[in-house]
Amino acid sequence: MTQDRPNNKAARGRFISFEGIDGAGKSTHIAYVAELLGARGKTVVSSREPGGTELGEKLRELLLHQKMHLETEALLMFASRREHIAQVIAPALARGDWVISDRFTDASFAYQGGGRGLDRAKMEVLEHWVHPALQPDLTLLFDVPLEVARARLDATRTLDKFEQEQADFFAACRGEYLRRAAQFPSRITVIDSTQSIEATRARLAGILEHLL
Ligand SMILES: Nc1ncnc2c1ncn2[C@@H]1O[C@H](COP(=O)(O)OP(=O)(O)O)[C@@H](O)[C@H]1O
Ligand SMILES: Cc1cn([C@H]2C[C@H](O)[C@@H](COP(=O)(O)OP(=O)(O)O)O2)c(=O)[nH]c1=O
Repeated sequence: MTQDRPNNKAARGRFISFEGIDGAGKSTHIAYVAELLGARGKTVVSSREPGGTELGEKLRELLLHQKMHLETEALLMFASRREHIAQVIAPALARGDWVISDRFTDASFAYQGGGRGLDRAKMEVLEHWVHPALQPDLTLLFDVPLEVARARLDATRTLDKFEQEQADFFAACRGEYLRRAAQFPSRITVIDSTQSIEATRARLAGILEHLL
């Protein structure tokens, strides 16, 4: 038995989510954060939403490529999340591992709420149903103007259903992300993702130091 593991039970791990509009640069930095935490002796579980489980990846395929009613979309996002929490996030945190997730519930508020206009109260019902007692310990919100995100996307890949949306959709998503960052300032840290990749890494290292 060690001092920080009383009764042989691991201390709860930490949960970090990555957010931002498509093309903001969050995927670019996830591997770096995983490496940084690993170098500090943490066991890291790296995952994503929608997805992260066998069922969740099937739901992701539908969500990213099939047109559906807005409420169906929101419900499937939270169905994927429910499975992800049950199978991946909660067990990992209980083991003492660190979980980093490419998106979590802030993305539903930003995309289905802000972008598509689903009533925020409905989203809050789903949030309280699916994870009444769980929130990320830290959310890194990669923020860039729409033109920067669009230019980065256009330069790199074939666009999925969300990425094909127009500028006003992403403006509303970004607005909702920033509104939530103002509402939950102790959880959500806004990263100016117009900076170079090196400068962003340095900022991330500084932020993570506080959690370690
Ligand atoms: N700070 C940055 N400066 C310049 N290009 C970047 C920066 N961050 C990411 N990129 C590039 O932008 C593109 C989209 O980044 P990505 O991390 O996939 O975005 P997201 O996961 O947020 O959709 C990639 O080609 C990536 O190399
Ligand atoms: C988790 C989540 C994602 N999304 C959307 C945002 C993204 O456009 C898409 C997939 O996210 P992401 O994995 O960031 O896409 P990519 O791998 O192409 O970078 O799903 C929602 O609309 N609501 C949600 O709750």
